[in-house]
Amino acid sequence: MKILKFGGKSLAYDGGFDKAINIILEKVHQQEKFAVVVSAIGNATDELEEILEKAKKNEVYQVQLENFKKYQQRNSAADLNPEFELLEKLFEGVALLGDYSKKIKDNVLAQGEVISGKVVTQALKEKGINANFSDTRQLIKTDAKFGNAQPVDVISRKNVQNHFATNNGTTVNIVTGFIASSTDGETTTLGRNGSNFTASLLANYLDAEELQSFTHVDGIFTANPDLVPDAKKIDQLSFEEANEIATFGATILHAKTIIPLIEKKIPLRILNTFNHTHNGTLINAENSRKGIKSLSVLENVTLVNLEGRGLLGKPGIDARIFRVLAQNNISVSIISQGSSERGIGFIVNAVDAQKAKAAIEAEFELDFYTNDVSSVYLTENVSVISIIGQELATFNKPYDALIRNQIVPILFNNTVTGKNVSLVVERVQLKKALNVIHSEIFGITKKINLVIFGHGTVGKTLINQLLESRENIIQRKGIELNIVAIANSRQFIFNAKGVSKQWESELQTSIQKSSIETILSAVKEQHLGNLIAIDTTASKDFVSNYVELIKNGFDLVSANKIANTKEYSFYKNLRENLHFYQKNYLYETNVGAGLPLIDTIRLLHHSGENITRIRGVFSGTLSYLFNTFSATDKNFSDVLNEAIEKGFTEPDPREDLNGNDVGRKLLILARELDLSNEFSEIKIQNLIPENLREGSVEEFLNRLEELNPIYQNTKNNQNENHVLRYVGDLSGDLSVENGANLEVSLVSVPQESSLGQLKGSDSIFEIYTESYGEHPIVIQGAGAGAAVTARGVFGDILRLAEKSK
Ligand SMILES: Nc1ncnc2c1ncn2[C@@H]1O[C@H](COP(=O)(O)OP(=O)(O)O)[C@@H](O)[C@H]1O
Ligand SMILES: N[C@@H](CC(=O)OP(=O)(O)O)C(=O)O
Repeated sequence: MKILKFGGKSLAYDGGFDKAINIILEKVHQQEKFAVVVSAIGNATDELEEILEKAKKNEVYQVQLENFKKYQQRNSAADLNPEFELLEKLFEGVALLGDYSKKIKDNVLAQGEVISGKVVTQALKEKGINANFSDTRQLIKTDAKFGNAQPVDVISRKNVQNHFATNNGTTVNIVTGFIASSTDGETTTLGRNGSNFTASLLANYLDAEELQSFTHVDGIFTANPDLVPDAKKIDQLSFEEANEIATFGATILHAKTIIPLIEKKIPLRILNTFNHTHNGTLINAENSRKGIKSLSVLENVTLVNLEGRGLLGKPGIDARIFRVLAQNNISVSIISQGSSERGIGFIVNAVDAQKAKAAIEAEFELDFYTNDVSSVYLTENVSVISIIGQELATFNKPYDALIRNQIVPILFNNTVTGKNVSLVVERVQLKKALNVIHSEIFGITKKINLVIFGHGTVGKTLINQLLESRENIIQRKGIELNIVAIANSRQFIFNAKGVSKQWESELQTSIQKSSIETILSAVKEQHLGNLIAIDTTASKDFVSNYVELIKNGFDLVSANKIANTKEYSFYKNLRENLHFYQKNYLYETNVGAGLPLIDTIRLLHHSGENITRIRGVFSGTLSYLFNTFSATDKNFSDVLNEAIEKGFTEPDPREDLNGNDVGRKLLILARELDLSNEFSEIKIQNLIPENLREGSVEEFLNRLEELNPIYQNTKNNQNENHVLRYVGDLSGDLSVENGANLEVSLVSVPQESSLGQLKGSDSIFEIYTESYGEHPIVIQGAGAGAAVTARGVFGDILRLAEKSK
């Protein structure tokens, strides 16, 4: 025969109850032989516990009790009056006394299962099934440890076997889970969530072929699916593996449930009442799968810390702690010694924390006098995450991932078997920590969460590139680039699962006000990790948020040059914060758009190669202007107008012609070489004559011809076979402070030189180094344009994503 067990949610009236009844009916029609173990309907046990507490405190509990009765009875014809009357009497008594014993509590809670058994039996009878209500208080005998009673196997086995021998044939026994009675006949319970235990005891006593536990999830997952949305269902587990998961706190399974099953090798199948054709998780003796991993959580725990110099190397301290706590009925889930051995920390259930502290203080009283122990204190609101199947040798990966996401475990230890690692984190960080570890261990795809600031030409192109290549990158690299937010200076949109292709219209109508605080709180609320903030604005103000973003766990990618060209103190402070919070900041597109320039310079510099000079045409706009002007007989103003028409210039072309943009790029390169120059130190040749620098754009555009004689003259005064190029030049002694010379100017170069051969709107960078001597490394190509810049930003994002893989 089989044993079926239905959990509380599977019997709740919001959909579960009818499904459970149908599953039973289906099995009867298929002529299966089975017994059904039921938990209390819905949240009955929790509610009874709450009412009991209210009665004890003399608070009004009657309304809640009436609601409880109404819900439990619903439209069942079962006679529940005896249970309801008993509950009323018990609560009245507790209210009168202002207290209750564990024995009373067991009697109260037990009514939930009795009610459930009666209601299910009645429902089946109405469907023509020969159902028989079986109260386990008559069958399972326990010791008198109320609240967590231990079965006395010999008597219980006989009782159960006798009961099933008489109630056999077509009878479907509906058995109460969780409850039993002491040898004196007092009602006891097997501990919270104890119905599974009842079911496995029955399976053992009756030599069942299988235990099927119906719950409301598809099986056992790699982590609690309520906390980790990406958790994956595990198809099969060995008893030993299941036992590990259960021991470390997965609420779906309790350690003691497994033991009676192991003894007789009875398979346990976890199934979903709401999706019962699904194959669920099978737990059996098969050990086929090696190295299964899963995450378990103990949510409400407290860390007890014991400190003192006398703990140093003294034997027997742990033993004393364990003994005194055992005497007080407090179980310890983790114990860990500080590296200096001056401190010992251990984890107890939050409800036991004060009692544990008092017990430890009493035990170590003498050691206080001798100053061997200096303090005992509690760290509350912590949780334990256990990684089952995690070897300590490879723990560095999940550990690094936690640190990258600014979660510093308060304590960690590995179990004796060396196959499980547990760590203690602050409870507020639990969900994030779990998801970070889970994605590190199981993430076939690693999710990177992106917040994009600015959606101008570069931002918009980037967002669309990201959305278009999302699937491709998942397939190729196993990285999911998930845009969770897009913001402009007024509003933002947020979706933890990723913004849609309609992001533009959604952003336009969004009522979420944009500010760094609102965006950070949206991110925090969803416990997101692996965060990258991307600045595609050209905003002077926005860069002041960089440090805040870093502090909140973001890596940064920026197409905005401002942060790298503001005063050196800002630049330095940003780097210090990056270092302190172990965050990265990439800005490859700051110079040369998508060209791999900054990365190359950084690599050379960090590998000790002495860079002696960097020279080149840094602006695509000015490249086009002088390449064309030098190669043709056109007027300067005509070439400039062509550049304006092609959209190569800023709306006000003076922003290109004044040379500041080239100056900024030069400064960024200089600072890459650890030079601490300021923008004001750059000698910049402004290409706009003084009399045209003021005034409106229109005015300027109307007077472009005034530029012709100046540049025609410069062109004519060159040596033969020479051309004009607007060049940024970092020279001098770059190895000493204040030794660098930063200059931006219009120069005449031989046509056959690499600068002279430049065409179209390409940029070119010559990097001179000691080893390469006279022959510079040359990087050349399209150095401007929204598409290449967006690709460059994309490259930075991928680089960071791969780094955290
Ligand atoms: N690794 C895990 N896999 C699946 N569920 C888990 C896991 N860890 C914890 N759970 C939790 O266990 C719950 C199911 O157990 P429980 O509430 O006791 O069910 P029932 O009421 O059916 O006995 C799920 O809702 C889920 O939140
Ligand atoms: N009703 C009891 C026993 C039990 O096992 O319930 P569930 O199967 O719903 O976890 C409790 O809530 O503790």
